[in-house]
Amino acid sequence: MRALQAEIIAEMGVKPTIDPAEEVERRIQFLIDYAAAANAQGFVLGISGGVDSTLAGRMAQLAVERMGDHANFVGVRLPYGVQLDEEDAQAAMDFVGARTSVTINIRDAVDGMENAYESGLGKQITDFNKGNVKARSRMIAQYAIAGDHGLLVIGTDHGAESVTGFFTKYGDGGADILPLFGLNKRQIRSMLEYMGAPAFLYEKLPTADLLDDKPLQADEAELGLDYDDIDDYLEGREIDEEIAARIEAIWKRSRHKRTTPVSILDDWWRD
Ligand SMILES: Nc1ncnc2c1ncn2[C@@H]1O[C@H](COP(=O)(O)OP(=O)(O)OC[C@H]2O[C@@H]([n+]3cccc(C(=O)O)c3)[C@H](O)[C@@H]2O)[C@@H](O)[C@H]1O
Ligand SMILES: Nc1ncnc2c1ncn2[C@@H]1O[C@H](COP(=O)(O)OP(=O)(O)OP(=O)(O)O)[C@@H](O)[C@H]1O
Ligand SMILES: [Mg+2]
Repeated sequence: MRALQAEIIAEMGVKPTIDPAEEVERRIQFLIDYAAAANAQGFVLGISGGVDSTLAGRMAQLAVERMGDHANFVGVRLPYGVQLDEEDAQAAMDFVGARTSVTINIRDAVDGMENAYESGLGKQITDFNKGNVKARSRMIAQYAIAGDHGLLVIGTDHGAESVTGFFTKYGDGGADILPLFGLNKRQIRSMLEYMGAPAFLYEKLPTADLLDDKPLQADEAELGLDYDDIDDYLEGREIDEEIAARIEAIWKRSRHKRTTPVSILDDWWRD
């Protein structure tokens, strides 16, 4: 294995193989134990219809069921206007079975910022940066619910996204607890399958779905990398040298997203 590959795998905590039953149990227990330590009443999580939030959401619901009647899990739909794959999102909500289900449409908030930006700068925000405003608006909505109800915000970051920094800083990257960390994408799918999710949900093509111009754009198209290659890399397998080098370059470029804001006391950025 490449030396840097071993270092990155250690940072991401991904195992070459997992027992889905064991991983589900361990992560539900982590949610329960941390909520107790934080004196929190439960959790809130945006449910998009994608693979990651379906798994994290189902585990959160099972966690609060074990925590007792006082505990709550709020599954929140956060569409921007009308989401193209709303049917999948509703199927995910059904599978997750959250104690409390709510919807906050982020359209007014995002369009409000888009208009304010245009007034302030005299030009339109780009579709790409508006996409990040959508992700950050979802973070704001989840923290509003958490603050009102004594809950923790769940984030869905995991090895296969963290390694490339494929998340919005302080958007979907802004959360309190990460029950999927240490997994790659195929392990997440296998855990959802083990939990009895319908195949069309665990086989669903990953999408950030942040762009007005390209709804449901596949993550793999934007990243220029396949999750299969990222997953293989994180399992310590030999992959094409050029692809491995690209993963390592993007890992290095995105280090600032995996740490607290750089200060004068830090030196990780010097090499
Ligand atoms: N070296 C450095 N040290 C410290 N800070 C640095 C920095 N370089 C940039 N920055 C800061 O970081 C900002 C860029 O980061 P950020 O704002 O996150 O923006 P950026 O990484 O450019 O874009 C976010 C990416 O994540 C993807 N995404 C977002 C949300 C969800 C999902 C999903 O899979 O669902 C995917 C999205 O499609 C896009 O490709 C810069 O504007 C700057 O403020
Ligand atoms: N339309 C949405 N409604 C509610 N939550 C959303 C929405 N879009 C994104 N999110 C939140 O942001 C997180 C990050 O999105 P991301 O696309 O990485 O995960 P996912 O949609 O759950 O799975 P996948 O990566 O397979 O698409 C989601 O897990 C979810 O919590
Ligand atoms: Mg998604």
